[in-house]
Amino acid sequence: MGIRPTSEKFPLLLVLNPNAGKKTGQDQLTKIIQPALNKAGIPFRLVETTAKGFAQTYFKENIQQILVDLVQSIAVPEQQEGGGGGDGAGTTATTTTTTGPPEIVLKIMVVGGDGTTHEVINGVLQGIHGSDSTSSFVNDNFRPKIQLSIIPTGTGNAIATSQGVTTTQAALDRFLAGKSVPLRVVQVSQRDKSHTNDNSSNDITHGVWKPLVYTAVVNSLGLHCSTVFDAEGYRSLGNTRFKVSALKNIVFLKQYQARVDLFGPVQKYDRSLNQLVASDNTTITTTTTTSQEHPSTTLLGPFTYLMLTKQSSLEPGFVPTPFANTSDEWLDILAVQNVGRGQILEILGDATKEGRHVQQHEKVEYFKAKVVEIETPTKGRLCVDGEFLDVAAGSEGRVRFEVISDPNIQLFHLIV
Ligand SMILES: Nc1ncnc2c1ncn2[C@@H]1O[C@H](COP(=O)(O)OP(=O)(O)OP(=O)(O)O)[C@@H](O)[C@H]1O
Repeated sequence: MGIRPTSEKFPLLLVLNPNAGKKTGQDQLTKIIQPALNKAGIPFRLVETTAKGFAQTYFKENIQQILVDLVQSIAVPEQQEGGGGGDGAGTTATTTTTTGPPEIVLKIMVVGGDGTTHEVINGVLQGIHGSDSTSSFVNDNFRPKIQLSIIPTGTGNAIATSQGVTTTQAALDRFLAGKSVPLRVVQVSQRDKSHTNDNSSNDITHGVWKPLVYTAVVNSLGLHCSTVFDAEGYRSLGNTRFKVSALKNIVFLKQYQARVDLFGPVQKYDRSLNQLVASDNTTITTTTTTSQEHPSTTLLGPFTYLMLTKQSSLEPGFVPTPFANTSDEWLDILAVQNVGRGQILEILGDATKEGRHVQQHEKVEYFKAKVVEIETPTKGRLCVDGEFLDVAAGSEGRVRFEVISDPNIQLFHLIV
């Protein structure tokens, strides 16, 4: 007796952060989302967050059981007719494949912003992989797809905005149309001192890379990171806290010492050609690298602004990395080294004008790489999707950013 997929049974998981952005999520749910889902005959299970960390813990603790329930809901004996498969709009669905087992698709709708989405992604991966990455719950025999639909009720809504979705209705329309693309995440790791690849050496440079967190939006150092960090202190100002914090950080502008190594193939934006070209692999060798591999390109700073992104837009109108693509295997790097207030204001202003900052400012460097490592000569702070990573000085604090191609981690798809 084979397994034949049905569908339309397992509910959509609807994750609501009522406190995201201007706190309109509950209202949007009641007035727009719920009526639309009801009309389309789509059952959903509401997961309402009550505090920061709720969504991450929920998925960490429950994702395995959710996937087991999902599989059971679609597994019916082959001879039972009716309730055919299909990957149309709506509930968690499956597609029938003639050559293998059905594709398992878990649909999650996030009513919130990037922070809530980040929590869902990290919770799912923690729940699937546990602390021991060798015993993953997913493997060649069971590789579900996690399809995310984002209703942008957060502040920046970078993931949705980068897909051109800025309203609840637009997000719902796309959800009902059901088209999705891979959503690639970036693994952020540090060396694990307790494990080395090479028994003959306990040098920090030989420790294995241990994943700390996965990001889907932006990793940064410098002005962007300190703006996000300081904005927490202005939370009482609501959404204007980011503007206030950015202005403060520009008035008291700092330069941030760091070494940034790009590994493997690298593309660089060529201003004269107005396009990205394969880099000539210039390695700057004026300092000693602490990595085992040799970087293709090294930037020595100091940096005013440095970001590594998977999304082109960080908020409506602000497009710092216009070539970024959520589905490709590249990390987009925007680097501005050692500029003053006037120049950074001009550059950030032009980032709202269809990529003019990249085309016109000599001090703006733009790369695409698959692996990037950053180390700071003194203690430093990195921003990883709105969370913060305080790193130790030098090689001990070196952080690696890598776009994931491992199919056990690359489970996420984004409704577009
Ligand atoms: N019920 C809740 N109460 C308070 N904070 C919450 C709650 N649920 C989630 N959070 C936290 O709120 C933070 C902000 O959420 P989210 O990112 O979705 O909105 P945002 O910051 O307004 O939008 P964006 O990240 O797109 O700018 C997240 O870090 C999340 O962990």
